[in-house]
Amino acid sequence: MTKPVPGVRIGAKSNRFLVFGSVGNMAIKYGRPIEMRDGPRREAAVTAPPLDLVARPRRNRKAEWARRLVRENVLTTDDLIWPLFVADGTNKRTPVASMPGVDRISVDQCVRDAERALKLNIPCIALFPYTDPALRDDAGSEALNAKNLVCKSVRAIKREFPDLGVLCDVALDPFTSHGHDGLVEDGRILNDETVAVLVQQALVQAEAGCDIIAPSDMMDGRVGAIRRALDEAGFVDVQIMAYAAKYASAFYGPFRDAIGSAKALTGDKRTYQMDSANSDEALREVELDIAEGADMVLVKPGMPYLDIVRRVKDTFGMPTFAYQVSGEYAMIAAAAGNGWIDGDRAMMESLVAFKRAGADGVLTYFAAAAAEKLKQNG
Ligand SMILES: NCc1[nH]cc(CCC(=O)O)c1CC(=O)O
Ligand SMILES: [Mg+2]
Repeated sequence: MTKPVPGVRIGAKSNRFLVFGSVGNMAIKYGRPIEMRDGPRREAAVTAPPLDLVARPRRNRKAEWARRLVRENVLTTDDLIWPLFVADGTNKRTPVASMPGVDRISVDQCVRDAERALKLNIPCIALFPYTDPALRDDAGSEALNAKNLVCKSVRAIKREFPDLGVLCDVALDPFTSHGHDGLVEDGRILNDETVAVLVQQALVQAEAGCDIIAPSDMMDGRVGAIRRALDEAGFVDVQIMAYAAKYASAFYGPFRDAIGSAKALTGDKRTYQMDSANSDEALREVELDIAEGADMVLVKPGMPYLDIVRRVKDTFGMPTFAYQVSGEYAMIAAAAGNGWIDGDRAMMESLVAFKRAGADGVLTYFAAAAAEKLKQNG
């Protein structure tokens, strides 16, 4: 039995210690690499004839400074967009059970988190509402209320922190009694009729001061319709980040808990969100949204779709974003909370993976934690 080594902590809330193995009396500690040292080979416990190798890729990994020198991708706070869930009340934070570490927050707390984002140098936050179930209806009409939670939050944030970017999701699911992103008739999700409502929703959000309109509904033609309406209303500088390749995914589960649409949702979203088996189709979707006026495109979910991120970036060279969605967050947070993985390392590894895949930025519930970590590491 190996004795636990103090100071090697796994998982955010875990007090357990783990030793991965030992060589002689020297423990290999998780999280602290044993650096190679230059110099003549010491007499080793195990002997073997030297291999006749010209290339030894390990040379570039011999020490942290050497690894930093050849590192291809770097995550910075500039890459982060932080999604927040807004709810009614004052001075209120309610934990989302399926997203450990994430709260639903009242508008005043939203302003505090906006301040935290600004201090952490996070360029932009994204707002999602938990709408009072009494305000939800078939048509999602609360989406068009200029005093709804999202609009109130945008105004409050912009009043105090005009230099922080604010992104608003455009879709009806936080507002509909059936939990769908669009209008439903006879079990069908109506496309063009939904787009007409989404256009109004986008205008209401732009009017409140939103900087980036992000349609997440996957109706056909909504980007063009929203762009035209924004321009006609004088919002020529309001950007559009199109959820261009958004897949019908099981990984949205915790988000639907957070906005309270999980229980309401009847059926699934497979007639508008993409089939997870498809890749070429993502390029066609992205191409259309760019042609319709998208300034930035988004792939969602993130980690299971990194191949799509890469193809989109390589094909179009557009500002390309990925959404590390609620289920991805929940998996990492839950495993870390159980002490099964090192939460901080898994977080940073998952985020740099988006950069490696070609993403310019990531929407992630880890944004603040990752920014803290980046700050610590200076
Ligand atoms: N259109 C709503 C929307 N906007 C972002 C997400 C998911 C985000 C997440 O899971 O973190 C969803 C859920 C859905 O499409 O059902
Ligand atoms: Mg589309």
